[in-house]
Amino acid sequence: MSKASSHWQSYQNSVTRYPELGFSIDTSRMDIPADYAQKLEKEIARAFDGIKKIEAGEVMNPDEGRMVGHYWLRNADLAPNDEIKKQITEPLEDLKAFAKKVHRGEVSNPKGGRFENLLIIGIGGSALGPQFIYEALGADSPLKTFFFDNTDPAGMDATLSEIISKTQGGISKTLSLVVSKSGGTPETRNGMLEAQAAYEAIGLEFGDHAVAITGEGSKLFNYATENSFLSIFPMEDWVGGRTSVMSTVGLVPAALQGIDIDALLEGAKVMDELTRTDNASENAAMQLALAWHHAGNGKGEKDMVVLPYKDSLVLFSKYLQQLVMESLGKEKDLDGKVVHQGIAVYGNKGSTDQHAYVQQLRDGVPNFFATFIEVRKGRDGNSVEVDPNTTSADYLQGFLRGTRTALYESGRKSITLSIEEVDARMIGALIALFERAVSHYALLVNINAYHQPGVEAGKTAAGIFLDLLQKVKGALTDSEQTAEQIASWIEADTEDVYHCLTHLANNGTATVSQGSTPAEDRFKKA
Ligand SMILES: O=P(O)(O)OC[C@H]1O[C@](O)(CO)[C@@H](O)[C@@H]1O
Repeated sequence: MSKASSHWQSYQNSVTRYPELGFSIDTSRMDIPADYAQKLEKEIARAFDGIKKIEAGEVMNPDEGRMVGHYWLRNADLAPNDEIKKQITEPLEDLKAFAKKVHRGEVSNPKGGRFENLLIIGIGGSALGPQFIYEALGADSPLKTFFFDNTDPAGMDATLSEIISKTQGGISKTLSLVVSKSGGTPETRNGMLEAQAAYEAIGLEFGDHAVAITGEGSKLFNYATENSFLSIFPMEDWVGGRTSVMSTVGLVPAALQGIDIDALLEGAKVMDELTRTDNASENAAMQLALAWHHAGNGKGEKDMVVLPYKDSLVLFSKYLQQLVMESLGKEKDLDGKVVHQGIAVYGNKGSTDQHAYVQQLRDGVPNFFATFIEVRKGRDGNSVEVDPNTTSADYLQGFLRGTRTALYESGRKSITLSIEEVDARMIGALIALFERAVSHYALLVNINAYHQPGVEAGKTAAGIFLDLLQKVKGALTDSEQTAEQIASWIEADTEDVYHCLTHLANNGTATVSQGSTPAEDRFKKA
């Protein structure tokens, strides 16, 4: 058999097509042995059984004692009881009605006129989904959208000055959406207070311009109530942050941006249905999970490089980075055994990345597999010819196929997902596909995909640093002292004290006389 025809055959054997979605997944360039699924028969059965339990409402996040309900969000009939069904359908109606009122100017800024801008304040799962969706589908949004997704003051200043200088109506015509499931995330709290200060600086009440999305009774919920926010949309306990894009977290912004949220939910629902089959070879989500498993030896030994060949999908890898890494990056399995699981995810877009890091992918350390996303339709309308009979879309397709071949020739594996075009239905389907692949993979390797104990360690340490910073501030005097002197005075670690002092010296609270080593640097009150 010729090399070409052997590829043709393996493509036929490895492609799963869903014509109802205009979607296919091709794992032929992953070189998965034909008997791989058979060898993992037990694990695959556990995964299919596990996802049924998830959808049935069993407590599948045992550490947090929570149900895992994101699959109900696009099909409320799946919800395990009427109360949960109502928690899905009622906010959906409310948020659609709210978006209509904003668009019609019935909910408007007190100075008159419609809201023109949207400032979304959130982090992690409370920002990445809305960012991805806005980039992918928000081109015609009636509200120009901005994000505070960090506690970086310079970043927030830059965003505010863009709102002030480059939009209609500036801050006064900006609707702020504060998004936090827990309602206690410091970055989001800080972003909210910074935004509030910007409104107040021009004599406006923050509450007249603000909406919260949060769990009932959270700190943010109480703050929004006390400050008479325009509205509070609920976020439920059984939806995790990184799988919240089809809850109020993603749907409130999307509806405000005029995105077809029914199509988004419908695409996810159809993908859920198609990947509910226990036939692994027809189940695109299981195909994806098995490809990850084979590539990384079930231990995440290979990173996943996500390469969508479409500018509007540029944030997909960033979105998937949280979904996959926060879900799968775990120290222990469900039996308490130390496993250090995970799959590292990075990427940007093709063909742009071909002129950046693809050199290493082709020739360097072979520690990854690629996931190409092919969008079959180049653009709406006519194309100019950039060469005789050749369009830019032809080039884009050529670069994708060429890179895939070049990688394979040097032993680098890849998955190719093909979609017809980037629209709300397809984005819903893609999100659902990866959510289900993550569920499957976690069940294959026996881990809890729905908690994030590792994140807490950093938060706790940051709290300790902030407490120390206050003590160091209090220990500064009008005469110069070294870090060691202050550390011994307040009985703290000298290196930690030194970093507090350099921070204070760079932010106007202290001054420093630089010595030739950190130990010789001398600090006093500014
Ligand atoms: O929506 P919240 O509660 O502000 O949390 C934001 C993010 O913080 C985390 O809890 C931990 O980083 C994420 O899982 C979550 O998406």
